[in-house]
Amino acid sequence: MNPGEYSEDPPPAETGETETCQATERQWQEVIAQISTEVRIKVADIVRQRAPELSTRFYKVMLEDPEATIFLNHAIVENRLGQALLRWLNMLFGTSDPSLVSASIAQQRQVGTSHARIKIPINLVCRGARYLKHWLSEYIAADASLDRDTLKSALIYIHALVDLAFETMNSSFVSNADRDARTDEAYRLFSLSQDLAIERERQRAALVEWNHLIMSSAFRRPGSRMPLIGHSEFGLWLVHKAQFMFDRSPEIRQIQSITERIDLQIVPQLDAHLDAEQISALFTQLDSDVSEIKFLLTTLFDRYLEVENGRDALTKLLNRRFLPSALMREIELAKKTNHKFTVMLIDIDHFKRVNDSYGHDTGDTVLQQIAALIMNSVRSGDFVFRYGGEEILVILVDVDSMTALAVAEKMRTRIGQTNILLSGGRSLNVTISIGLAAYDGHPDYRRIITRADTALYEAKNAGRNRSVFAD
Ligand SMILES: Nc1nc2c(ncn2[C@@H]2O[C@H](COP(=O)(O)OP(=O)(O)OP(=O)(O)O)[C@@H](O)[C@H]2O)c(=O)[nH]1
Repeated sequence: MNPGEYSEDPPPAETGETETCQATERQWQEVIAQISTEVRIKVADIVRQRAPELSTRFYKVMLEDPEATIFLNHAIVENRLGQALLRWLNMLFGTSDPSLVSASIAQQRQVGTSHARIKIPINLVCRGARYLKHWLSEYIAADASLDRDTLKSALIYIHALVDLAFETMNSSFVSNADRDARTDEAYRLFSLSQDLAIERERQRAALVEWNHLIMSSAFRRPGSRMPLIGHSEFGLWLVHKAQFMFDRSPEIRQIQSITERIDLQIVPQLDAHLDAEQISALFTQLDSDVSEIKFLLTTLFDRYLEVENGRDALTKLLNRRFLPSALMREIELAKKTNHKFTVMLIDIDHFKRVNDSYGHDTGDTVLQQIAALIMNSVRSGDFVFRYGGEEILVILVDVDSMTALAVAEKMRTRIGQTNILLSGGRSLNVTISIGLAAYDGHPDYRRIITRADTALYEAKNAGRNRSVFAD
């Protein structure tokens, strides 16, 4: 979007990036080779003459674009970006010497790095490219001295060059954004690896402390102000740490909106000189808001404490959250080593009846025992996930289809024959249905789950208590 901004060296290329650069350079050279020197010079002349006008036009439109104004203002455009775009245009079209192509590519990579650092959305960058191509085409077409064939090859040339420049920019943008995302994730995991149980208690205490402070401030000296929750230790933790640690958690968003309501609505009213009845009503509201925050905090921390040890609290099976990573890794291994794996999706038959007849607690006991039986039926190298309510997903690693089916059948028979022990000396028998799918070379991990799910559906439809292998 500000293609001339290229002040810093990009980070060193990662594996694969060097090959991409070489391929780009080859294509870039081809584009230059396909056009006559005469047309190339003509285009460079037109661009040089019209570049100031183009730069003004570009940033005028961008400054009116609500998505772009987050990143731009008139001062930045006047002081830096306008000139930077001029330099970028002249370098892109002015380099008639093929030996300068690699420098031009390096320039695009640096621009992409800046875009990633500023976090400019890629759609905005593409919009910028579209405007540039459009106006450049207009300028070329407006030149009456060009005959039809020259015009055609000049237009093809500018489109190809702008596309190559933005392709290079965006490829660097993506690898930088990936790198940033990995660093963010590593930091997030690091934050989460701190003792969450202690953090939970500390934040609950900080919240209570602010609550006491605001209560006591009700009897304050006239003129002093009520403490804002946003300035409290809890408020600072919420904005600076929690939003990052618990990225995208709905509880964090809810807590944030409650704290905003407190600071923007309740505290200013408390600051006004109200009568005792009004103050009491506000404190009742505050009490309920603080209780809600405490509840949300507990829910949030409990969920993450569960995730932290990677196990589902009821069944002690692996948390479903880790399923994509495990499957993607198995797909990588299968591609490299040719060792196949199979996904088994297991569902307890008529489990609703168990809940309805014996109660939910007994249902939980049954689920726990089935989970333990499944764990004991597979090898320690296999993965067993709690997939959904009463659905369990197993990844059998390094097996052929025949062996996988034999494992499934043995497991199914064993579970069907086991007396599940309930409280009061009672016992119960349940059966399971299994859908299996062997890795078929498809790179998307979701596909193998869908195939296993379809096979499970068939097993259920065919009468339950059976295993069905997907085609
Ligand atoms: N006790 C208990 N029940 C659960 C849990 N998770 C899901 N369930 C119950 O599992 C039952 C699943 O019911 P359905 O999807 O209708 O399936 P089903 O009764 O097992 O029937 P089929 O799968 O068609 O054989 C529902 O009653 C859920 O409430 C859990 O953690 N504990």
